[in-house]
This record gives sequence, structure tokens and C-alpha cells, in this order.
Amino acid sequence: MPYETEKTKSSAAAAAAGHAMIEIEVGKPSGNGVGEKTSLEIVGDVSARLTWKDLTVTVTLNNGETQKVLEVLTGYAEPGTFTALMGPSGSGKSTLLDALSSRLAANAFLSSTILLNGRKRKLSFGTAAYVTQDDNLIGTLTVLPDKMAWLEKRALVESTIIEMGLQDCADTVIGNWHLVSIALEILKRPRLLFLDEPTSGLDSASAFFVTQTLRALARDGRTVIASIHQPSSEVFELFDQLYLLSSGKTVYFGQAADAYEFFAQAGFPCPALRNPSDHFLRCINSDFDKVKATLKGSMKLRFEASDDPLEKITTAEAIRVLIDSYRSSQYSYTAREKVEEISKVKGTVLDSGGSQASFFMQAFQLSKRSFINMSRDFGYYWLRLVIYIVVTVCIGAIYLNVGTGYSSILARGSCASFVFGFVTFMSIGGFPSFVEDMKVFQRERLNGHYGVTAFVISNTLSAMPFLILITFLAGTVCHFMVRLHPGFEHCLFFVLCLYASVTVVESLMMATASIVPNFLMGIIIGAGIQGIFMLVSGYFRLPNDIPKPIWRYPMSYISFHFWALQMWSSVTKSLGIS
Ligand SMILES: Nc1ncnc2c1ncn2[C@@H]1O[C@H](COP(=O)(O)OP(=O)(O)OP(=O)(O)O)[C@@H](O)[C@H]1O
Repeated sequence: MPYETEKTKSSAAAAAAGHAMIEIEVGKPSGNGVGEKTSLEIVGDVSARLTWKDLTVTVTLNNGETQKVLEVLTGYAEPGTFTALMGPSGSGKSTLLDALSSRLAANAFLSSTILLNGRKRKLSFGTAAYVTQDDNLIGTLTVLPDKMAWLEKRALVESTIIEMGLQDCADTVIGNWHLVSIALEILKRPRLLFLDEPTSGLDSASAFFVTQTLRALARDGRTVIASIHQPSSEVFELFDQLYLLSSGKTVYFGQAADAYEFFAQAGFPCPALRNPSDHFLRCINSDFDKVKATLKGSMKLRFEASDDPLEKITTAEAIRVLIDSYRSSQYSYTAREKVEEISKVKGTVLDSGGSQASFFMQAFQLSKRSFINMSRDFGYYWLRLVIYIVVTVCIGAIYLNVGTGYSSILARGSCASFVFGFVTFMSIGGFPSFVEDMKVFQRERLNGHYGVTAFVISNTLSAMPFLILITFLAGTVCHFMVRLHPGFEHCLFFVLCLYASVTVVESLMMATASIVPNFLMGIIIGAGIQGIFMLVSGYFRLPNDIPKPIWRYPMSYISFHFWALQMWSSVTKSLGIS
């Protein structure tokens, strides 16, 4: 392609995207004439041109075997365009989005050349935004962010709210709504927007509205790539580019409007009045083979009588024909040419290399947000505060003024065991909230907002006031009703022990939530671990009687119950009753 044409096209794209292109530096021709590829340098253009070539993703399964999830995919996404990824369930749409946005799972191996503005870059904060299938939002917060000058912030938020059509819910508490997720991501003004099934679960009118909004965001100069599950024909008409996948292979990539022609050329024309996306998905969904095989006997006559080419061959064969047709088609050739062409243009480096906030700012903002969330969510700590007080009043009533005689030794031991065993055990009730927190954390970490350390510190700090309040109130009630060792310092020591024990259980449940993100399994595992710790605490068997290997060493020393009871027995000793 001649330089002039290349330059004109790039300029036109940037102009269409509404961004100034300040300088274009044309590389030296190597002397091979007009058709020679060159390296262009675009400075000042903030749009994102993404290309991927021969992209293959291989995952290692639990049994050690490997599986190719995506195979040699080649494509591109340009600013101002809306690219839709379509394919049957399990065809690899989410994996392709993950691969392009550098968010692949740890067991997935990527082999590809992915270029952003002609450069190899890992996408991070501010450059790209990723809206996941699950809306992992903190349901107690409003859509307003807490960064930059107030006036600037207000202008940005208002423009975003208007852009997204969210005027009616600007001051409401966030529910789970796709548009809010998208709005939150575009607050960072990303140039590249990835969305995993933004229309799933929506009725057709809402799906149309969301897709129209995404197209408008694209027209504003952004590069938008979204996987869409079942678009209506109206929604389909909003797509600029279409990437059709089946079993991880490209069935079609090109302009959405040209897909009809491609399918017709391959021998599968879309019947009149049929939704094109329904037709394309039907052609490439091999699940229908199994259904057909099952119903073969009863539907034999119908299959023979029909003109539909899909009823004469299996879907697996149709997919093979389509994949082969695409490989040798002008669409595939054009896509490869275009990828080469875009790759040669060295555009602006958009990557800001992670969150712009300092570590302390991240930890401060996260602590503040987490504290607001905890204080607004009644189930997070307030309910536990009520239950802790009720339970400790019950303990106080049962062990009321337990005394200091020999007969009270067992009662004191049981009381201690119950307080540090069962009362702290109730902290597993916070598990569902931890799981929600973890989901938000995982999304925001992958989007480059902050790291593990900031999250752990902020969570510990924000929970601290609530845990101090809970353990102070519950501990004091218990201490005075049971008449434990009198004196302020002993009461404080008791409350501190309770605080430390509850913090350990909270941390244990948080760690469990990071490994087992399932409510029921997490609670069962957390309860099981605590049950084992309680067994070796020195109450159910005296410390010297606990079997030495494993149970005494190291288990009893790992168990926080053991340390709490040690404290108790030292207090009891100081009373001279042991
Ligand atoms: N990290 C992984 N480990 C193991 N298998 C994986 C992994 N990621 C994806 N897969 C498998 O790859 C296939 C494609 O998954 P993917 O989620 O990308 O499909 P999809 O088209 O987005 O499906 P859906 O529409 O149901 O979300 C699936 O069979 C999935 O089980």
C-alpha cells in the first residue's frame, strides 16, 4: 500500500475517532518500491488499535492433560468500531477476551503476537477496562468515585452518567446493573473496552439499549470488543465487526454485514426473515447433532423432506466446511492483510503501567470504601454485634458470678472454652460478605487498580473498629456477669484475647474465601478447621494428655484456642484456684 494512502487512512481513522494526530513519521523505504511495508510512528493519538495474530490458548486440566481452547485466531479491533464476539457456549469467547486483556487464568498458556498500537504491551489501569459477566459491584455504594478535584470529578461523573443514560439512578445505591458496571469502568476514560456478555439476562429492549450505548461509546473513538450471546436482529445490525467462534476456531471474522454473504458462499445461506445470528449460531452449534441423533427415528421424514442444507449434514461437518471456507476466503486474507497493516503503525504508548495512585492512597481509599460498605451492610458486622451480645448475656446468666472455689474450676474452664470456641466460631457468619469482597477484589486487581497488599491492609484496618466494638461490648458483658478476675487490666486482657481470637477467625475465613469461592463449601471447610483447632485447645483433653505427634506438636501450637485457654489458665492460677 502506498505511503500516502496509509497515512491518509490513519489520519481519517484518528479524525473519525475525534483525536488529534500530531505527527506521522514515515520509516525509510528499503528500496522495494511502492508496495513496501513501512514503520509509521503516531504521536499524540490516544486511540487504541489492537491486533492479534495466530492466537492460541492451551489450558492444563486437573488431570494434567492439556486442551487447546483457542486455535490460531487472527483479528484486529480499531478505534470507533464495535466488535462482537459470537459463538455457542464454550466456544472460547470469554477466553479470547481474557487473552486480549491479559487476564488469562494461571493454568492457561497463551501463544500469540498481541499488539496495541503496534507495540507489545500488557494492558493496565486506564488503558483498558473489562466488564465481566458477573456484576461484582459493592451493592452499598453509590456510583460516585472518590478521586481528583471535586469539580472535575463532578463534571466527569455527570458526563459519564449522561453518556450511559443513567440520570435516573445517579444517586441511588448500586444494585446489580450492567450499565452501572460499564459506567464505572468508563469513568477511567479507557480507550479499549472489553465486555463479557453485557446483555446476558436482559430483555430484548434492554439488550438493544445496552448495545446501542456500547456502539455510541465506540463511535466516540473507543475500541469496543464484547461477547454477545443471543443478539436479536436489531442488535446484530449494531455490530461493526463480527468474530464468530466455534470450538475455539474462527468461523468468520469480518464486517458483520458481510457475514450473510460468507455463509451463503459456504453453502449455508440465511433463510429470509430469519434472525441472522440465530442462523449463524445454529450452523455452528454442534450440540444440535446430539439432539438430532436422539430424535432421528421420530423425525426422519422431516429431515428428508427439508431443503435446509443443515438437515442433510451434521453440524460438525457444517462447522468444518465453514472453517475451511473461511481459511481460504477473501475475508481471512483481508483480515491478515489488515493485521499486518495496523501492526506496522507504531502508535502512542497508552499503557500507564498500573494504577496512578500511590500505595498509601490505594490503602487509604480502599479502607474508607470498605469501612463504608461494612457500616452500611447490616449483615456484615451489625447483626453479629447483636448476636454476640445476646450470646454473651446468655453465658453471663448461665455462669453468673461463678465464684473462685474448687468447684468453679470446671465451670471456668467450660466458660472459657465456650467463649473462645463458640463465640469466635460465629465469625464464620461473615463468610458470604468475604466472598463478595473477594469477587470485587479479583475484578479490580485484574483491572490494575491495586494489589494484594493494599487489599489485605485495608480490609484489616476497616474491620478493626467493628471487631473492637463487638469484642469490647461482648467481652465486658461476659467479664462482669461471670465475675472473672476483677480489675481493669484483667478485663482489658480478656477483651484483647477475644479480639485477637476473632481476628484470627476472620483472617482464616478470608483466606478460605480466596481459595473456595463457594458459600457452602467455604463455611463447611472453615467450620472443619476450627473444629480441629478446638479439639487440641487443651479443654477437651488436657494439654499433656494430647497425643504428642501431630496433635500436641504442632497442631495445638497452631490453634489459637490453645493460646486463649493458656491465657485463661494463667489468670485462674493467679487467682490461686488451680
Ligand atoms: N482456565 C481454564 N481451565 C480449564 N478449562 C478452561 C479454562 N478456560 C476455559 N476453559 C474451557 O474452554 C472452553 C471455552 O470457555 P469460555 O468460557 O471461553 O467459553 P465461552 O464461549 O465464553 O462460553 P460461555 O458463553 O458459556 O461463557 C470451555 O470448555 C471451558 O471449560
